[in-house]
Amino acid sequence: MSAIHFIGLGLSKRFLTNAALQTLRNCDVIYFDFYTSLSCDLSPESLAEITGKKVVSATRDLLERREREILLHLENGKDVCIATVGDPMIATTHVSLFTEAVRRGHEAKVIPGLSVHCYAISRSMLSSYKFGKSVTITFPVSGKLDFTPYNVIKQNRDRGLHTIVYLDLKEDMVMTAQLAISYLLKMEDELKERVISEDDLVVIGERLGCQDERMRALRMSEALATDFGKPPHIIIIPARNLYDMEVEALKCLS
Ligand SMILES: C[S@@+](CC[C@H](N)C(=O)[O-])C[C@H]1O[C@@H](n2cnc3c(N)ncnc32)[C@H](O)[C@@H]1O
Repeated sequence: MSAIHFIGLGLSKRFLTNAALQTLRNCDVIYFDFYTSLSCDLSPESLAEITGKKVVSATRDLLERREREILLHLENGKDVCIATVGDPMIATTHVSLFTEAVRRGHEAKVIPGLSVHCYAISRSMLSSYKFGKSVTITFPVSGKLDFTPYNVIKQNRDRGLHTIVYLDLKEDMVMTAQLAISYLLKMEDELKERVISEDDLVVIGERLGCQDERMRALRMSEALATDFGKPPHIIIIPARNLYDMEVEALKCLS
């Protein structure tokens, strides 16, 4: 029986755990999930250097539509590692590969990694008990915006909850926080349900886990006019009924 390991690498090299490294070094085949997240210094090349092993770049097509190629390694008695920036099971799509490996009688394990989800909550200092459903803003398809993020933010705000907003990542395009804010304001312009206002506070995380990371709380109107530098970026839309301590905490972000 072979084993498949889903390994969280954390957000950058300095968040790689011993558990992740030891498991990677014992794997016969290492895939680097190249499409569910981005890091300032983790790449197939840097992982090959750290582990001393060959690392294969895995596209969405390979991990989601050509699973059979990966499963074949297991059938051939090899242990496989799928390495993901952040955590392998938070805001990613690897569960079906896990369950399929188990269905075929292989061992499957998860080594959690520091996720941008936890990192952003911690750095924002907003109450972790007050986060609702998270959501992703996607690029328009044929010029049409998907309004799901607007509706999720509305549901969370109606319940006094904060929203974590991930930004779309394509193989050739990465959404910036500035563009995402402009999409949210466009949605408000169209639906007019008073979910988003230019005066609202928004929290933006830039390149979290990297040397030049930043976490700032700004008004929407200021965010719209700000260049946040290189992605990845993440957005938190805070609830409108902030605790006093949360208001003070946001003032300390810079
Ligand atoms: C689909 S999520 C994947 C999250 C990943 N599985 C994890 O646990 O960290 C990817 C999105 O999270 C955000 N993100 C990921 N890493 C980030 C970072 N270091 N700084 C800011 N945002 C980040 C970006 O919006 C990016 O497009």
